[in-house]
Amino acid sequence: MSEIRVAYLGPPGTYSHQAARQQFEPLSKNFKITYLPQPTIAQCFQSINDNKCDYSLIPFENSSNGQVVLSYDLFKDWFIHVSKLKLILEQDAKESLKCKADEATPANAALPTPPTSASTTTTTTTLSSEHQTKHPNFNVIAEQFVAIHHNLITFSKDITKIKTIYSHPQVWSQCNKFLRDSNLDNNLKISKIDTSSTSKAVEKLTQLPAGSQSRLETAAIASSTASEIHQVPILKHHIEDHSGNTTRFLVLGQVQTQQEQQQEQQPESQVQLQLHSETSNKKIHLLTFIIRKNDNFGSLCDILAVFKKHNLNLQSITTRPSVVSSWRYVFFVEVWSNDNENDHHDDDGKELDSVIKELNSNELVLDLTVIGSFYRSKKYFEMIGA
Ligand SMILES: O=C(O)C(=O)Cc1ccccc1
Repeated sequence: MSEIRVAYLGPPGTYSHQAARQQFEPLSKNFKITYLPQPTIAQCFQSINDNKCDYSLIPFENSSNGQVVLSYDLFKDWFIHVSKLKLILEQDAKESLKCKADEATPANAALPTPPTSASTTTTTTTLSSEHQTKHPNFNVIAEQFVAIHHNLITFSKDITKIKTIYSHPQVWSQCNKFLRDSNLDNNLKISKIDTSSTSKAVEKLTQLPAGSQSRLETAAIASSTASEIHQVPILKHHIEDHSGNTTRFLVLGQVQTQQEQQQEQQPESQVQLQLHSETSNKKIHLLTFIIRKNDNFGSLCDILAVFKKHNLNLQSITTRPSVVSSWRYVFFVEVWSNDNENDHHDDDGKELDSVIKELNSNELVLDLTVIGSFYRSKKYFEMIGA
């Protein structure tokens, strides 16, 4: 039986673990699934890039409190090539200054040759090797939605004694109402301490000396599985603000080699994944880019118009600081094809190719990259009531 190695944010009992099991348990009849807990989300990215696993699960967004910004920033770190972009933008700025100076020069003066778009292209092609960039060895191959039910977990039987709470940073604002109603939101009296994962938060409780005062004054917010694994009781069940609280995870898989692509060979497990997982025939594309001519009026509008022209409908748009220069943003967009006639057809890749070609040739964007193209989970349609 061949093995599938799946990395997730550990230790066992996290919501990421739940996501990994939801995605891969259906394959356990045909494959030996080995789950590999990672200490951080950053390590989940690193391990797939280093070929230490075949798939890796990443929390991406939550229905109540939005983006998991750490995951977005890690995508940005892996897919945006800061030093290359800095160089191109510096060159763009110089050329724009030169253009302005040329415009100010009297008509009868000897004019220098105006810059052409070809000269900008030369900039990109003459980057020194330190600025040449390599794409990561992974992309997004699926999405998985997980119902998130939080619990207050503690050895204490008296909620009024709690002085310290551990949890993952994503959790606090999903339990605002409970924390407020239980007088656990007073930051002067209660220390809220971030941990790398919710299961880690419960593990912390077990490390406090048995029978100590500190054990009885400390709690964690995590899943019922984490409570079972670490054998710490639940004092309050289902403390999330919204009953439909759901986190969307992305599944990273290894990029196919060109040879595999040409021969239309997919790793066996990936084929199985598509057969067994609960996907619809609607394909989602997750892309990232920065706007090249930030100061041009309507440049974002021009970019979005290209998606519209090629029948790709915008599902979401998010920005993160680019680090390329201050107040310049990295955009993440998710688009889906209007064409959904056939089951799991791959023709819609053509629309995306046209968009990429047009956006690059019009010099509207820099570092336009497809982070992944994958089929929408059927759960999505159940949730929106479609
Ligand atoms: O800490 C966990 O359990 C995770 O998997 C990260 C997370 C935290 C809160 C909601 C969803 C995912």
